[in-house]
Amino acid sequence: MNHLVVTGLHKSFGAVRALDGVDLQVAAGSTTALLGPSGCGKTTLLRIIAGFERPDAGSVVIGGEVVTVGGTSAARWVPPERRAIGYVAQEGALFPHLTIRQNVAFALGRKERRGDARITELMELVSLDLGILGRRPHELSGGQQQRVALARALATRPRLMLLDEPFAALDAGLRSATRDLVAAVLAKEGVTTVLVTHDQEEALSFADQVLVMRNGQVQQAGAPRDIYNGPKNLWTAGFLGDTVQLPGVASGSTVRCALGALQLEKACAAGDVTVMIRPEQIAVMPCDASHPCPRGVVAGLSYRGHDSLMTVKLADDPSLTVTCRALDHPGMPGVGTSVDLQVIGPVSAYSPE
Ligand SMILES: Nc1ncnc2c1ncn2[C@@H]1O[C@H](COP(=O)(O)OP(=O)(O)OP(=O)(O)O)[C@@H](O)[C@H]1O
Repeated sequence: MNHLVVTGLHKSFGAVRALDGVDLQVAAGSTTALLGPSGCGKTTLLRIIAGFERPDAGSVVIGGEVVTVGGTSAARWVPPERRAIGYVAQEGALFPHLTIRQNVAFALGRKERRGDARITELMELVSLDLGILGRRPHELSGGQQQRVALARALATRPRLMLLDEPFAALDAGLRSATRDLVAAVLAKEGVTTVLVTHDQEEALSFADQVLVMRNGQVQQAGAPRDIYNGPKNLWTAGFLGDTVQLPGVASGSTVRCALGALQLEKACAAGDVTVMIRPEQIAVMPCDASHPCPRGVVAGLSYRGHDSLMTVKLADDPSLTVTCRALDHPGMPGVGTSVDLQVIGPVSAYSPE
């Protein structure tokens, strides 16, 4: 059952159309990431769900209760403090002059008390040592502060958790560790969650559903694997990750291009298309004359730490190059080496617009 249902949201700020007919459904207990480039309307959508902003048109329903109806005629409005929502912002927004215990007690609506069972339970939930309860926020690391912010937001058992880029200010290592812990806590508590992020990896790893937004509209919504492997258009494909794009001709469930006849993820209209392949789908192998397959010459290597992006110029058509993701090891083919190429798994194809 959908716990959050957003229908037909429109919102303009003067001449800027921030939201242009946005629909969103979030299943109870699941996590949705709102992903898109800067200015696409993610924060405006989150703020309307929270009740910090009113839409020009459209509605928001949380747990079956209509909390927002936009427009002047049928307007309905439940103020933010009566929506039973937890909200964590980028910087956590803890009260700097209060101790951690006082910060959490404030959210619970009671005076601080040593040994408060609910505060102990919340600190344990977010894996924080009870020894920090007497400290003030500036005496904690950024990751610890975000965990306190989550504990505080969970204190009143919200029916919906809204996370507005809560990991953006953390450095890379702390960021993924904090993200994993927050995801585990939210799953354990079964809280329906909406996360705003402009980080593709974060959206794909954190959420059950990803909503890709552009210019105030939803480009595509779906499970992370589905949208990464089967993006609706080339813009979404490129926004979600690296792409290899080649001209091709589609027919039925296959497409023919410089890398051979390839299986399509989804059938598309027959004829000229642009084929989209993810670099990690292209396996690079030593040349083997007994296995005829597309061949190329390594033209460049770009070291990325965990792997390298290898540029290969195709032997049959040197005007075409493809990039492959290769595990970096001493035996990997160097620049100038001839290699065989094989595409693994289905690919996507798009007719000219
Ligand atoms: N209060 C406001 N007044 C005027 N314009 C606004 C206001 N809030 C948002 N906007 C504009 O609406 C558009 C959408 O903004 P929004 O903050 O929702 O985007 P975003 O996707 O969250 O961007 P970012 O990732 O940079 O935070 C932008 O063009 C922004 O400048």
